[in-house]
Amino acid sequence: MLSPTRVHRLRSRSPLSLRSRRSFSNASHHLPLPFRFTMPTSKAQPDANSKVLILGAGNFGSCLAEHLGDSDHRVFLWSREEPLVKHFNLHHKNLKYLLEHDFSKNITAVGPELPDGEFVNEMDVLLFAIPTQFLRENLKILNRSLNDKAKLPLLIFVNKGIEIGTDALTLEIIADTCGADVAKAATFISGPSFAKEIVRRRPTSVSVVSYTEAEANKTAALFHQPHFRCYTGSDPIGVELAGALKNVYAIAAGMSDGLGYENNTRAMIITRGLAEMTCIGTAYGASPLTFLGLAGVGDLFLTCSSSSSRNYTVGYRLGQGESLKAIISTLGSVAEGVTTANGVKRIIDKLGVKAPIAEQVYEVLYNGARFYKRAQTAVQELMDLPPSRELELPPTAGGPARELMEKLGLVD
Ligand SMILES: NC(=O)C1=CN([C@@H]2O[C@H](COP(=O)(O)OP(=O)(O)OC[C@H]3O[C@@H](n4cnc5c(N)ncnc54)[C@H](O)[C@@H]3O)[C@@H](O)[C@H]2O)C=CC1
Ligand SMILES: O=C(CO)COP(=O)(O)O
Repeated sequence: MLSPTRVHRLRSRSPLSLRSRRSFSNASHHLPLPFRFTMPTSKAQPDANSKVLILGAGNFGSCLAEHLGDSDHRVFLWSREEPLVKHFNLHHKNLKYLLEHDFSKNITAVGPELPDGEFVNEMDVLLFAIPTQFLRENLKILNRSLNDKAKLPLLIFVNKGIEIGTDALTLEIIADTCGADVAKAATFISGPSFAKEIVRRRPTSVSVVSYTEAEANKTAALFHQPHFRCYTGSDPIGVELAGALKNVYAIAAGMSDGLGYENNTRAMIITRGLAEMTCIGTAYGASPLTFLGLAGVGDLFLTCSSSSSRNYTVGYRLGQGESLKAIISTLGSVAEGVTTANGVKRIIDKLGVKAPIAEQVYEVLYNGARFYKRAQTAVQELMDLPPSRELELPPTAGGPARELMEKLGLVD
């Protein structure tokens, strides 16, 4: 058992070889990647004293800054809020998030302006912990600093959502703003990982994925600690969909608990939610196996069963009869499932996939003037559905994943 108070420092990890400049093995892919594609890699293997810029000083950005600062990396934490920057550098405390925590002296807060090109180019790692809806505007600006695509820093994204208006996953937002090579080199961390537990060094595991194997390996090596395990993979579309979708089902589970339903009902929502997520992912062109991993069932289980989840909390309070407006204005932090439910509804309709729980969450959030009544009706309508086969995956011809991979130049 790990002692939560023990400081684990990662001073001399054996550097990973850069043997693979190509994509992961075809075997693990739903949409096979032809091996002839050469994949872009970042400038170097981040070593024990890497320079890391973390964009977004909310709960998760601050938590990951602490995780890396704690293992002796030189961490810069960007916030767009000047008082937060000043307070952090004076007291090593975040004014708004993880209030109890004393942060590592290896972290310097920067902002409120986005760091300039000279600063960005000195970094070994850029980590984006900005909510999905605001990523595009920030990437557009930062892309001006990434002018030498042959010398990219290691790029890491941790947000879990679907962009409103475009229904884009983060991979597509990166491709649109920074180009296909940056998107192919990007890595994604997802999985059951509450910020407040990571800073207390509670044992945690996540999925780390990229289209470029060497990049996923670098990110895994950077984050790996005795209390933090990384499992690598090659299905960024599946992992991103899983991370976004589980937030919608967490709202459903919270709503059920808020209405006063008990354990059977929550277990039903988690299990049927997983079946829906897997169907949506498969029709989209992701691997169904991805939904059995940490970013899938792992994170779904976590957020559907804990009041530490903001998405669960939104659902719970809706079930108790509060209005969405009142909840959002007092939550104090982002609940990505609220905006993501919108994109999910459109994706389901486009794919022709049956996902009745996700549809009901959408109805309660966006067509439910009287939220308590609408939430009750949602449960009744789900229970009134005609009997159906339990597990049936839709066929896939690649779906939107193929279009996205075409955009990245990964398939013809
Ligand atoms: N908190 C957690 O335990 C985890 C969060 N995530 C994901 O990480 C992402 C960030 O979540 P949190 O840090 O928890 O959210 P948060 O609500 O705690 O913080 C959000 C941060 O984004 C910043 N922000 C807001 N608007 C912005 C804009 N227009 N431009 C730049 N920055 C802006 C805020 O100032 C704040 O620093 C979300 O997608 C979330 O789903 C993923 C895993 C765990
Ligand atoms: O994704 C999370 C943990 O893995 C955090 O969930 P919430 O955004 O619902 O708090």
